[in-house]
Amino acid sequence: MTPGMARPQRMRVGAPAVLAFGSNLGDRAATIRTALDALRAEPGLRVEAVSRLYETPALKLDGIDEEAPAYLNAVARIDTVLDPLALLALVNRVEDALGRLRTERWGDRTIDIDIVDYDGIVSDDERVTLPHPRAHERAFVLVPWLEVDPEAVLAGYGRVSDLAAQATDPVTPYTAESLDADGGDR
Ligand SMILES: Nc1ncnc2c1ncn2[C@@H]1O[C@H](COP(=O)(O)OP(=O)(O)OP(=O)(O)O)[C@@H](O)[C@H]1O
Ligand SMILES: Nc1nc2c(c(=O)[nH]1)N=C(CO)CN2
Repeated sequence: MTPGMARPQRMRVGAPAVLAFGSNLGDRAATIRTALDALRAEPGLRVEAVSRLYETPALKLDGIDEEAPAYLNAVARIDTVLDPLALLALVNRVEDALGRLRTERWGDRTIDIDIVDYDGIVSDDERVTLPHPRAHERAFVLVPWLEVDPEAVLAGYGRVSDLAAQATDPVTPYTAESLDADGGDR
């Protein structure tokens, strides 16, 4: 770059969105990395930043279940030209390709990909509820989200840093580095 020239900013082409990944069956880290690679290969979105992996005890409908296999969780910030329903269809396709079975609600799974936020939109459409209706109380979403956006705000709930400070489910860093394509601890 010519000295004195400002570093070019990457142009935003679509809407900013936040995806949360969880896995508690099989090779959890490999599955989340494969899901990220599948999304990176998609023309309709760009993965901007990915958090570290965090290990978290399984949250079941009646509370934390220390007997169930623990999860790995991570969050990615993306930019996408897909609308929310098309983005959901895409993440569902990636889940299906990675062997996701849909049996029990909040049951053990090889991969779960949730749309946590899409451009701050608030919508109670049950096909795609925005923001994700339980993100505000889940440290396993809020803590990795803060890592990729320390100033993040959850539409309708406020600053993610405040929400993370109030969430009580335990999260422990599992990898030292982010899962960014050019960083990471592959
Ligand atoms: N923001 C969203 N992100 C992902 N799925 C959503 C969203 N809003 C609605 N859904 C719908 O919810 C359905 C059930 O989601 P899923 O099976 O992932 O639930 P879950 O992972 O068991 O629980 P949770 O939603 O609490 O994480 C999805 O198939 C999808 O159609
Ligand atoms: N620790 C943890 N628990 C969960 C998770 C998750 O991602 N991490 N996802 C769930 C349903 O989406 C239910 N319980």
